[in-house]
Formats: sequence, structure tokens, C-alpha cells
Amino acid sequence: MASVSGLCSSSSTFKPDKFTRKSTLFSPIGRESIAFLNRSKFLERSSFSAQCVAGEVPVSLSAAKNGSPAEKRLLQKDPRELWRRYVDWFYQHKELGLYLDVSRVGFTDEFVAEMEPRFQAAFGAMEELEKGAIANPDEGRMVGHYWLRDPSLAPKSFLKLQIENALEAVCNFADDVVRGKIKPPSYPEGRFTHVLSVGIGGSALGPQFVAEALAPDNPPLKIRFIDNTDPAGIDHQIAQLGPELASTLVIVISKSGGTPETRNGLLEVQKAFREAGLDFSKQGVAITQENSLLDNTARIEGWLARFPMFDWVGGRTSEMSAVGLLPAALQGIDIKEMLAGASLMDKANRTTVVRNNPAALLALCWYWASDGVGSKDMVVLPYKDSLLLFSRYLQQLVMESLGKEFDLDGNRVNQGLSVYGNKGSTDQHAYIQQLREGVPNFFATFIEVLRDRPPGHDWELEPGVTCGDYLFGMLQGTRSALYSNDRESITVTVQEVTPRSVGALIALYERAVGIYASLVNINAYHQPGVEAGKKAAGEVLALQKRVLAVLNAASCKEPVEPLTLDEVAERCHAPEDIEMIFKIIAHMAANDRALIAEGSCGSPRSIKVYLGECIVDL
Ligand SMILES: O=P(O)(O)OC[C@H]1O[C@H](O)[C@H](O)[C@@H](O)[C@@H]1O
Repeated sequence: MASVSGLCSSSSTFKPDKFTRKSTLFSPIGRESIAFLNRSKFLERSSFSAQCVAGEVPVSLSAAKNGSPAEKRLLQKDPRELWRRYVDWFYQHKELGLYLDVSRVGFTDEFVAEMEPRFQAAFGAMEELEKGAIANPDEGRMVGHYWLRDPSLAPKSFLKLQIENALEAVCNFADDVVRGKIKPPSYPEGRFTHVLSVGIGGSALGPQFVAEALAPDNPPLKIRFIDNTDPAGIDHQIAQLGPELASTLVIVISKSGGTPETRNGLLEVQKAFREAGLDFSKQGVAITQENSLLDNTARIEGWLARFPMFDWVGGRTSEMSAVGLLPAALQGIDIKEMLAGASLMDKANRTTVVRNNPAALLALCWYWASDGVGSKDMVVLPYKDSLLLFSRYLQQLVMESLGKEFDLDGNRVNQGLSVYGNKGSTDQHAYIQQLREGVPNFFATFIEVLRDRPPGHDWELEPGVTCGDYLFGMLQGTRSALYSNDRESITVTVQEVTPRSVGALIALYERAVGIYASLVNINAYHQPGVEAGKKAAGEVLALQKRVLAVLNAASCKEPVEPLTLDEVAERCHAPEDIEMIFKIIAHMAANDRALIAEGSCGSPRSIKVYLGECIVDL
């Protein structure tokens, strides 16, 4: 059994894999090779890019600036010109084996030039952010997720120490669990076999994406997630564990330590432990901010372990903190490699030359394609099953960061960039029809993985053709088919799905979101909108309590006092909430907390609700 400490050791150096047949196209083309191509008679770069949008002079930035989506003209279709553009804008990170192709996005040289000052300002803001500026002004916080993969960047020595100590604690704890040094109390001879992660949003999406992408077929601990307050979903996860609940490590993740869904999940799991005669505290781990409600609960109840979350790391950028690293390490994933990949990508994204900065290139494409106002959606299409959850992960990272009502100057902008997608080629059999021919309200992002199978495992299902060749062909075919109908796309290519390439992908998009947010002048690091939903949910529950009190009082009368819906609303002092009161009663009735019998016409007005003995004439 590989010990986690081995996985946490930085001894494993990344060796760029030998290229598979397909990737000869990507035999190490360095910038010098591209420069050579540029100098060749074949590529006259100066004249090319300006012509990439066919027709008269393309719409300038001003058309995009005023919020009206700039009408995109037909895209360049001449293969020679396209190859010229492909080479001209090709980005390659040799050490990571990561490539970025933005040639199928029709931005012009004029646009790039007009955006240059904004990019320089964005690079400056990012540099200040990494130095510890209050980059989240609405919450008065620093933004420090980049320090997690390079603690030397932290602006204070105590922060550096906190990061290093947390990483060491994660590695040591996971190592002790995987090697059976820390055992489940009722399995003294055994060891933990499962992880049950309880968390939601950024406290779940990163761990879920990484588990799906990187967990080995037979991980030291198999992971399950409770990421919602759906009782049936919770029951399903607990049922799936069965008797192995006794050998399950429960990790409760919540930065705030007070998220209702996570708290409910914890209470439900603790109930299951009680019913199984198990001591939850011996199998419970908390990952939360110090002194949060969850942290204090875990401390007072003496849980197995507690790991810190820092206020300068947002939920949607917490994968490189204990939130993501502990679950990953327990599954035998090399978290040091994840951190290394992210760190290398961060370094690449610190250049202030747009065309050499992959995150800036993504932000440039996003701005051009969606006119800087989110006029088109980002469709994320990884052509690799294990990256299925990448788009779901990016939905929070991109939309919770960019989907803001006001900009930093207080102007109402209703910004955003919508993200959806699952995986190719599967999605070609679902909605690519609309992408190819329907409303042109998107740009695609293909995630290409060159390595189809581990070395030596490939086989030809027909002479000279493998399954992976089909996948490769489907990606390229879809890219071409979309482009030929003037649908733009970006392609991000990695050699294979490894902890390092996944770390790099996460870092790439974290930085692209940060740069794009600067371009559109918004705070990417707060989420005021989610508070509104939480507050409204609290009001519904408070109203429900009042409804229950009124119905119970009526059901205690002799004889029982039947109430109309209007009377219930009156007694709740909430006549304006009559519709919500009906929904509350209907939900209670559907869960045997009230009995509904169809009245004469079956419409809401005629349903009789029995709460216990109480009959409510609706
Ligand atoms: O980690 P927690 O504090 O429980 O928060 C979980 C999630 O809650 C909210 O929805 C926030 O908008 C997310 O950014 C966060 O990831």
C-alpha cells in the first residue's frame, strides 16, 4: 500500500510522457519553432490576424463596451489562414504538457490592442492581490488561494506557517489513516475503508471533481458525498455504506461552519451513527474556520481531527486547501503533484505579455466572445469521462465569481458568464444539434486529453483505429463543425489526466476568472446574492413554524375546529403569504405530517387537510 506520505513527497518529478501517435502534432513545438513558422513564407503574421474576421473592419471594442453584444461577423474559413492563426496564437507550457488553442475565436489585432491597457491593469491588480492587498473589498478580505501552492508568496510569515502546518497536518493524518495507524474504534484490526464528505458548494464541488478525475480504481478509502439537505439523498448515501459506516471517516466541511444543508447532513449522519451504536466523535473530522460553530462543536465533542480553513480562501477556490487536499490524499491521490501543477500554472500566469499568459488568453477570448457582458454562454466539453465534473466545478468558480449585480464603482452591471456542459462525445448525442445549428448564444471550450489509456493498454478495434481515435476524431470533428457554422471555440489540451494536470487546470481557470473580473471591473471574491436565498429560506421555515402552531392549536379544540386557508393565514398574521402557506401545508401533507383528502373538485380550494384530527378546508 503506497503510504500517503510517499504521495505527499515531492520526490516524484514530472516526466513528460512519451507522446502518443496522435500527439506527434504536438511534438515539442517550442516558441522558437513557431517563430520559425512565422518567419516562413507561409505565415505573414502581420497581415493575417487583422483579417481573421472576414468582411469590413471588425466591430471595435466600443461596440462591446456599450453592453450591446457586438455582432460577430463570419469567421475566417481559409485553411491556410487558419493554420497561420493557429500557429500565431498557439500557447504551450512544455513542462506541464498543456496547450491552449484560441485560434477559433475571432478576436482581431485591433481588439487585442484596445484591451491591452485593461490587461496591464488586471496584471497589476493580480500582483497586488498576491502581495496581500484587500482584493475582496466588499468583505474587507485578502485573497490568498495562490499562496496555498506557494506559501513563500504569503505576505506575512505567520500566514506562510499556517499554510505549511496545515499541509503537513493533512499529509500526516491521511498517512496515518491510510496505513491503519488511526483505526476506526469498532474495527481495531482493520482500518478506515470509506470517506463520507458532508459539505456543499465550494466545500463539495472541488473534492467531487478531483475524486472523479483522479481517484484510482481501488483507492485506499472510497469516497461518498452528502452535498445537499435532501433526506432521500442522505438516506441513499448512508444505505450505500451499510455496515461499513463503522469503518467510514466522516469529513464535515464548511468554511462558515454554519451552512444549513451541511449542518443538517451532519445531524442526519450522527443520527445514523447513534442508531448503529457507533460513537461519531471517533470517526468525525471537521474542516472549517477556527472558532466557527462547526469548529467549536467538533472541539467540544472531541472529534478525531480538525483542520483549518482560512478567511482569505473562498469556498470556490479552496480545492488546494485542506478542503480538497484531505479527501484527495485519503483516496491515494498525490496532492503534492496537484499543488505543483497549480504552482507551475500560477508562475506561467504572472507574465504580463497577454499572448504568453494562458489565463489572460482565456479572459481575452471570454471578453471577445461574450462582449464583456456575458452575452454568450461558456459550454465546457471535456472529451474525457474522468473530467465529467469539471464544468460543474467551473459553474461555481465562474458564475459565483462573475455573476454580480454591481461593479466596483457601484454601477449596476448584472455581469456574469454562464457555464454548462458535461462531456464529449456524449454531449454530441444530446444538445450539440442546437450548438451547431441553433441559437448562436455560446462559445465552446474543448478540454482535450491526448493520452487515451495508460501505456500498453491500447488496442485497435479495427485496423489502425482505437477507441481513443474515435474520441479524438469526435472532438476535432465537432470543433470543425461548429467553426464552419461560425461558432467559436477554445481548446485546452493536456497530455493526460494526472494530479499535476488537474492542479494546473484548476489554477488556470482561477486566474482567468480573476483577470476577467478585473477587465469588467467587478469583485470576483464575494457572493452577496447567495445570502438573499438563505434569508428567504429562513423566512419560509419561520412561517412553517407558525402554520404548525395554528393547526395544532385548532386540532386540540373539542370538537376539532376546521380552518379555512384564509383563517390559517389570518391566525399566522400573514394573509399576504396565503400561497406559501398552502405550499407549506401541501408539503407537510405529502410527508404524513398532515393528511390531504381530495375535496369535490380537486383544486387547491377544495382539498381538505387533516393535521392529526384537524380538518382544514382549503
Ligand atoms: O463552506 P461553507 O461555508 O459551508 O459554504 C458553502 C457554500 O455556501 C455558499 O453557497 C457560498 O456561496 C459558497 O461559495 C460556499 O462554497
